[in-house]
Amino acid sequence: MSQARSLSVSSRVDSVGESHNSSTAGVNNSNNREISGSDAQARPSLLSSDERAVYQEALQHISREKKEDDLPEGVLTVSLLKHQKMALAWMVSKENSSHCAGGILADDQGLGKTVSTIALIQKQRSQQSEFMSVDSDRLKYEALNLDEDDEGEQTVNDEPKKDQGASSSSTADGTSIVEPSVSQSNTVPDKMAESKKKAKAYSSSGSTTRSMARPAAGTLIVCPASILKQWANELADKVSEGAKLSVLVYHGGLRTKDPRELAKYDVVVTTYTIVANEVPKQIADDDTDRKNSEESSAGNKRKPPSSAKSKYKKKKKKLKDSDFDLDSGPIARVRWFRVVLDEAQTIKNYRTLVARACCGLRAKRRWCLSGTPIQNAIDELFSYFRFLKYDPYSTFSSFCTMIKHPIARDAVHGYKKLQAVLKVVLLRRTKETLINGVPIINLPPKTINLNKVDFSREERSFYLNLEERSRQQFKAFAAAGTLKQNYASILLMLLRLRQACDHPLLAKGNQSEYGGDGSIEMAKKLPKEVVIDLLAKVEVGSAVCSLCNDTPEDAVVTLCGHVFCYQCIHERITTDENMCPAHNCNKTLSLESLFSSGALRICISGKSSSAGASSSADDESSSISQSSYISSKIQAAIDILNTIINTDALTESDTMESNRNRVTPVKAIVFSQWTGMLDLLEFSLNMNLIQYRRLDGTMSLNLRDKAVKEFNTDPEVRVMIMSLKAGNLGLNMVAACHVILLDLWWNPYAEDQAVDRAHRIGQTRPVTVSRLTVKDTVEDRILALQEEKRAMVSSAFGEDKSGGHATRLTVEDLRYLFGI
Ligand SMILES: Nc1ncnc2c1ncn2[C@@H]1O[C@H](COP(=O)(O)OP(=O)(O)OP(=O)(O)O)[C@@H](O)[C@H]1O
Repeated sequence: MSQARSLSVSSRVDSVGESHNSSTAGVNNSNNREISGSDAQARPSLLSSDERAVYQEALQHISREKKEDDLPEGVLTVSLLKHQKMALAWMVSKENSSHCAGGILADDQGLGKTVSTIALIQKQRSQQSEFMSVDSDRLKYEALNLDEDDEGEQTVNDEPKKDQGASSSSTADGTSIVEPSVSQSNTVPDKMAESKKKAKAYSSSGSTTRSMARPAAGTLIVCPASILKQWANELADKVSEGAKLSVLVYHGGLRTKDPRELAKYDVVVTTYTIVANEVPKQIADDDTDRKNSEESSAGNKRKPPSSAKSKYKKKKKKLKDSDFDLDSGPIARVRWFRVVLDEAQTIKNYRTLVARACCGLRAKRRWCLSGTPIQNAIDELFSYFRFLKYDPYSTFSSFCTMIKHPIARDAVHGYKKLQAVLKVVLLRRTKETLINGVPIINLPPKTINLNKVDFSREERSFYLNLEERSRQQFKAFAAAGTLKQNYASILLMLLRLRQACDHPLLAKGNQSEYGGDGSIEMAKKLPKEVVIDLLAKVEVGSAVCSLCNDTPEDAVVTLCGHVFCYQCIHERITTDENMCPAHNCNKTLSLESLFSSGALRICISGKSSSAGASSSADDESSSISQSSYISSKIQAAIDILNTIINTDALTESDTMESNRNRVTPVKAIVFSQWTGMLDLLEFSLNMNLIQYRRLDGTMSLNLRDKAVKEFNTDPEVRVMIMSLKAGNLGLNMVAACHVILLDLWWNPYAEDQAVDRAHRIGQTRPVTVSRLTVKDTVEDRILALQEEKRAMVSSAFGEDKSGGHATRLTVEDLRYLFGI
């Protein structure tokens, strides 16, 4: 396909493989950028009348842009860096703004958004305390009218008089960090049912109807389960003894059921899954809204029938009046002073349950933290705007009319206006940003190398064979007009091609050594028809894992019939909640009730057989499809690792810094998106006597923590091999100064995030990144798609001059990916 191919970043295939990610809103601009107000000087003529307030605020923010703020000495254990002082001043001014109290802190990963947020909490501590003490003095509450975000009447008194589930041991003594342990027996569904019963009982006994019945609570931090601990640690480590915040880690099956308990803490840290489970989803206006806006953009001015409108109103009313507390957990039954979404790209798809649930949280101030708020499409901004209540863009129709459609009509002016809109609500600095000509942070440089690997003759022949068969299949679907119906099968074919670039064995679709086989005993107890039905589901190859949005690796099916990657669902069950994450399914899951096709086959026939998509062919290439075969990519990675390990740390001048580095061994992190590839790599690492640790989604958080600590501190351990899905967020791994990416992800920002585990504050050495790709394969085309995504994101932030337009992945894109 020609270079002139239009930008096509999609909600659909872009959704492939991108859901775990976020990072440097990609914009690894090689050119340094000076913060300047001029970008935001969108012409007033671009703005409609109800956007004047936004425009005025944008102008004001330009003048405040370089202001700094700080905390009194002794509050934090570290001094704020210059850009963090600027962030603090901006965040405080945003919280005091009448228009939209909060915003998006979108600094690059590793620039210290966590520390900036802790500084904000401390800076505004007296305001938060005042808010929290309002409950004890309701008259004062009414006079202050603090909770503007609370929409008023609720029919249910949510204060249980006697809560059997409340944690008796936890106290708010000002210093404690509490995490109730997980109990399999006390499941969330049980708790929800119980809380519903209670709420009904109170409601029928004629309890009060005022929103004031909700306790006022402090700051809620919502983050992925994998970084809960890191938040708790940072809150403990970065705050001085005399200024300690009381922190509750709200997680696990034994967590309190009493909202008043949450209201005792300065900070509550929890996960997105818990919010999704405990907060009734926001009123579903988006579909109607979206439909209208798309109709109107197409020139169809037809209004929705009034009956539809009134039905919607009725539904809204009904939800508001009676359902809210009946469906909700404690987290939804308090009024928060502030809600902070860390790794906020988790809600980038506004239609997801988690995005809606976050919007349903009651809060006075709202923040999104993300190094990569836009990854695939401009629509993602809408989800943040809705959460932030950033009017007039917080309804989809306004967002389309005022932002999306102008970009589609005229990319240059449309993006210019978007930059102005973002100026009010988003603060972003990259590691290359300059303040008064000085880099905001003194990090050693990062060099990214694209290492083109050559296949061996046998590998090339295996790949070409697979590619030809995929092309024929694609053409057959196209000829039959069934491309759309076979979308998931096409993604599976693409997956096999991508995997073949790593190792022929992966492309065979064999289950890796992990993968749900422990469930054989459980499967044997099921009726045969159920087993056959489950086997059909897991083998049909048409499913997409709803956790990572990619074709499942080591597919397993749950008893409720939903298919996931083993790693993704294992991680969810062991580190977060044990309810099935499939849409509208809340069945309780356990590790024993995840079935691989192998386990199910054994139950049916007594013996296992592989059902890989390409298992029938390539007998002649069987020698390269063994786990002992060292593929060209693995060999390339091992060569790099051997060079790193055998090379002295630094050859530069004999400064004190280099002396210090010389005694610290050089270490590397190796990422792959497939645990099967990590298994294969382990074989070669062992052969080469290279000491390593491993981190993937099938490991408990404690084991992961241990692996990271050992990698960071044990001089003998030189390599960390990591799953991109499990290891690209939040972790600090500055012991490594080399990063190897074994394969390409659809979304380049996942790669940036991975790299920034090493390239962050605390890194003292230059960081080298090796991206391994195989020549003349599907990977060339993935590289091209990645560039398109970067161009779109850069345009949105005004970080380069190219205009672009994001749409879903089209049939044309698929043709392109298959080289047709
Ligand atoms: N002012 C400071 N002084 C000392 N260390 C700091 C400071 N600010 C941040 N750090 C450290 O730098 C590292 C990166 O900070 P942090 O995790 O807050 O970055 P982040 O922007 O939230 O990154 P990510 O987006 O990857 O989560 C952490 O180890 C943190 O403790």
